[in-house]
Amino acid sequence: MIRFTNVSKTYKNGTMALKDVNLEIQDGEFVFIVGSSGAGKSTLIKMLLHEEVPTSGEVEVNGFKLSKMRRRQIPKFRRSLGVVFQDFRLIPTMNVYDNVAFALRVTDVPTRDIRRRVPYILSLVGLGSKARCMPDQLSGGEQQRVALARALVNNPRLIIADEPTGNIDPELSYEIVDLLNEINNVGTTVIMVTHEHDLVAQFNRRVLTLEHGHIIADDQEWRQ
Ligand SMILES: Nc1ncnc2c1ncn2[C@@H]1O[C@H](COP(=O)(O)OP(=O)(O)OP(=O)(O)O)[C@@H](O)[C@H]1O
Repeated sequence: MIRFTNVSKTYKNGTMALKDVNLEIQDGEFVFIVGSSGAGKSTLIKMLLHEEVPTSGEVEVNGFKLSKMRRRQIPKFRRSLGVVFQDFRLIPTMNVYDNVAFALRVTDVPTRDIRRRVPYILSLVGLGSKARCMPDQLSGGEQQRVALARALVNNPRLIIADEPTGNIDPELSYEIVDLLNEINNVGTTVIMVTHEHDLVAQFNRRVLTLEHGHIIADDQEWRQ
């Protein structure tokens, strides 16, 4: 579960990016986060990832109370979630297989498990035949599916996708969200930040709207 309790964030330059945010997301939910530029969406995601800490209030993610988390718990916490970014963040010198396997190698997963797990995840995202390709030989949509495979390979309870379709053609964007939808259908919690209202309207999911650091709407589905 995710819980924000009276969370505010003021950056060093005095900008108040989040103002007294209260929020609960249950395990297994799919939540879109929308809002105009500067509304606080990225700040909220940074709080979830423990990249920034609140100025006041408490954030709890997957059973970790982030303000009380010890430094040595951070790797375990990070493994409980998978992250997908707008700019894919693949390693350009590694092929598709190694980009995904890398996420397992750094956590000392045995090689035989990696050899089983990576092809399975790649076929899940529809890239079984592209394992030996380099990232620059793939379309934007395919690169984002590699990033999604990498986020999924550790079997996280939670996927956080920050504008995952921002660099992808609109017709391929639907595919990415559809994949996230399928992943959610087998039990993984999904949180996705997006600007694309048309995309949100195609999936009947919970929508949180941020404005000037406040949650101004929490709808069970999108209403224009
Ligand atoms: N590191 C920072 N230092 C100071 N101010 C920041 C910092 N990061 C964000 N801000 C400010 O905090 C506010 C919220 O920014 P945030 O990036 O969370 O918005 P956003 O909703 O993600 O916007 P976008 O859709 O443009 O990515 C903005 O006014 C922004 O200028």
